[in-house]
Amino acid sequence: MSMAPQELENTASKYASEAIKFDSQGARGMAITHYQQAIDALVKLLQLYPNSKLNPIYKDRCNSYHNRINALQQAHGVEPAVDPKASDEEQKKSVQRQENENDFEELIMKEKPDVTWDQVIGLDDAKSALRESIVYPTKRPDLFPLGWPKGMLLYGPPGTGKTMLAAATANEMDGYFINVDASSMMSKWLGEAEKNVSKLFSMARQYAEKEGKPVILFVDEVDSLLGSRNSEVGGEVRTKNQFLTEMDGVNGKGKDLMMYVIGATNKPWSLDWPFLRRFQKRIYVSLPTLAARENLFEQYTAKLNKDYKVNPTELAKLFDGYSASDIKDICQAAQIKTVHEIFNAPDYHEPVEGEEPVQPRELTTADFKDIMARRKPSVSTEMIRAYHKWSEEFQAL
Ligand SMILES: Nc1ncnc2c1ncn2[C@@H]1O[C@H](COP(=O)(O)OP(=O)(O)OP(=O)(O)O)[C@@H](O)[C@H]1O
Repeated sequence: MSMAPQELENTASKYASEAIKFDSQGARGMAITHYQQAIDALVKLLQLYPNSKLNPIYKDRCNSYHNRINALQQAHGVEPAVDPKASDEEQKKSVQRQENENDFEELIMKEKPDVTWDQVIGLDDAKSALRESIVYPTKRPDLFPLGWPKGMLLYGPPGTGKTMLAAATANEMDGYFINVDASSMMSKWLGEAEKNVSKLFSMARQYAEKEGKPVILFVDEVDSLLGSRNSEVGGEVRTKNQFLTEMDGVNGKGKDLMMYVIGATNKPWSLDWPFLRRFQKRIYVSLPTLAARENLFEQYTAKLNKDYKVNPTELAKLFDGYSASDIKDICQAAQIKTVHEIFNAPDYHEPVEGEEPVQPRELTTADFKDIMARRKPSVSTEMIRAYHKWSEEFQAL
């Protein structure tokens, strides 16, 4: 099946923006992987549509991602220290061990996230559930004699803000945010998923114990811990069991240990009951409502040059069924459209010294309609029905 150019471009932008996010958080390995995926999508685009006028822009982007990958690889090209007295065999092992640990560290971002609640648009139920279950108990543990839930599951369509919610929670309580992607943890590249799971939990525990600060362990694509995509034959069951055991540890620990696990998934139906049971709160992170879409358009067009008639309320009505991340992409695409026009104008030339560089024209509502015609919502209505059906049975707020 061949992909439409718009779809490929969206794929590339999505990978690139994730790469940039990882990059800014110091997660080198994840950044490199995502930059590479963005390049792959752009290369496919260039091959499939060799005559597109946008190709110079795509080539430029490929180059800058390549450069960034090179820079990241060089920054990391320092040889691990070896003990001069150790035998060759031992030295090899020590290097190997360090490499493995580095691989592992790359999956993790430990940072004070800078996402605030108001940057997360809509999702009021999810926000209050997270504040009640996580933020309040850390501030006033004395008010919770019966304890409080330590495991939350955020489920719903992709691009709706699950990661942002977890980051905003960590931000409000001034805690550590450890962000891991379960699917890369399971990937063959790293192997030993079972050991990774236990290393991950013990690392999170150490942070919580040593610093006495709350720790949120955010496990994205948590379903892949059970999934059939795992390349280690037979390893799946052990990895899942290890995860369940670790969750029991977190749930059973005294109140003093401020450690929480937030799992995120787009495929809640692939989780079984033993797994779900460990996540006492299961929160649906839905597509944006009309009001939320209005807000999203307001936010994402704020910096763009636009016609006074471009109206977030009207755009919100037009883009029913689109996710928050779709809306962001759409605003970006609209902006790129005007840039495209600059580069393709018959009188286009590189800026000359002393001359004001050309600026993009004002965006109009027609631009947004044009983009809509070329771009479907990334989540289908059948999918949404499936989430609702699952919620009826399993949501726990
Ligand atoms: N509720 C929201 N408010 C504002 N921006 C949002 C929201 N949801 C998503 N976005 C935008 O889309 C991007 C992707 O969102 P995010 O990674 O949080 O989604 P997700 O639900 O975790 O996606 P996935 O399931 O694909 O991991 C965010 O970086 C943000 O720019």
